[in-house]
Amino acid sequence: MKIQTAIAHFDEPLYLESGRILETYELKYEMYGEMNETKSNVIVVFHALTGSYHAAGRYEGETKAGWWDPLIGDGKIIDTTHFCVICVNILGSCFGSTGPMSVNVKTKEPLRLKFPVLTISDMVRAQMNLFARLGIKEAYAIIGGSLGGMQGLCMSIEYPEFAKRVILLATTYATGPWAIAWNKIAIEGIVNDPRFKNGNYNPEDFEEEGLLSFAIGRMAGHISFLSPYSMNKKFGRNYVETDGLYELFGRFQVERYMEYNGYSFAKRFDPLSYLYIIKAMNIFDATRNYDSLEDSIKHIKAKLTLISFQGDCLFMPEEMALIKTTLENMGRSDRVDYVCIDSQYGHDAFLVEYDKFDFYIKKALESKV
Ligand SMILES: CC(=O)SCCNC(=O)CCNC(=O)[C@H](O)C(C)(C)COP(=O)(O)OP(=O)(O)OC[C@H]1O[C@@H](n2cnc3c(N)ncnc32)[C@H](O)[C@@H]1OP(=O)(O)O
Ligand SMILES: N[C@@H](CCO)C(=O)O
Repeated sequence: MKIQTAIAHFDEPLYLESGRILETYELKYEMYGEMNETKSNVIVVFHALTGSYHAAGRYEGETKAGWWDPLIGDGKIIDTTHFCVICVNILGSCFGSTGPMSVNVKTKEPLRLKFPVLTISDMVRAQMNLFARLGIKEAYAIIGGSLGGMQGLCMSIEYPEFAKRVILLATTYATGPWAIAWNKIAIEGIVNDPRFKNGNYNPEDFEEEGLLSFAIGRMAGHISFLSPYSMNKKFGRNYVETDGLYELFGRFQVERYMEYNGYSFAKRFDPLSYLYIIKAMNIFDATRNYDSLEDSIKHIKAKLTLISFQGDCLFMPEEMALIKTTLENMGRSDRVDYVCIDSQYGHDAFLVEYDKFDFYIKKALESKV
């Protein structure tokens, strides 16, 4: 599989939904496979909260492949011998695109809290500018899970001509209080950690040890990505063999797991980026500029494939089912396929239980629209 990684620099300002302006910005992206002559074989894949442009393949020396590698590649469900897949690191993130720690060209200092609040719509508009620059007028399909699904939904409403097939997984049309509440734990953790210094930290200080209360906030987030069932299946009541049962800080395996995933995450992800991205997630509401959900999704021209997961307790299946029933009530049932996957893994099932849902992606990609 041919992999190309690049950074696109934009000197034209990006006018944000908030009224603020990003004077210049950069987007880092990766492409798998090759575009055909007419550029009609492009599939856009959007990443979720902490993902990056690196959706597939494995670089030399890398321990793990890209985050959707089981699905993207030569001969895989998203077959790169036929399609050219593009994944762009979202604005606000910390993997090469412009974000809060990017340097202000005038002051030569990181923007930090001066970085503007972004919306999903802003992230999508920036990506549309990239696609225009690459000469991609229309995508064969767009696909995304979680925050990536929000981008896909937003794109299908705001740029209805861009893609004829839109596949959304484990997402919602508006972030609910349950998800916002989980994110609040991370916000409080980050801003109240003395090492955060109101955003004036030196990122190098976190290489050895990340912000401790960011790690704790992420542990909470991590619980919301799983489910009681998957925790039980993974760990049961197993205890760490080398820890004593009567030691106060002796740990169950699930505790060791939370420690590992919380602390390692806080070392590798920028806390300001996390704040900006969860802000964009929290304020995502596809109905905000419309009278109702119906008024918003009536703009969609694509065929939607909605894939929810039974055990997802972050973005509940009912939330995606409502998009389906709303379209049906509008007499547009031919434009939507909805499936609720029999899965108890939790929200992150879209990153794990590929064999349970890859068939629906295949079907959507093969559909004549
Ligand atoms: C969506 C995007 O766009 S990409 C973002 C995806 N990445 C993330 O969410 C980052 C966090 N990662 C994860 O949550 C998971 O690795 C997933 C969801 C990607 C995959 O889930 P699973 O395959 O079920 O992995 P699992 O939850 O078992 O293991 C996660 C880590 O915990 C470790 N672990 C498992 N059990 C234990 C334990 N008892 N004690 C300590 N560590 C443990 C694993 O070794 C693994 O470590 P690694 O990430 O260094 O390889
Ligand atoms: N666990 C994934 C998906 C969350 O929606 C992440 O952290 O990006």
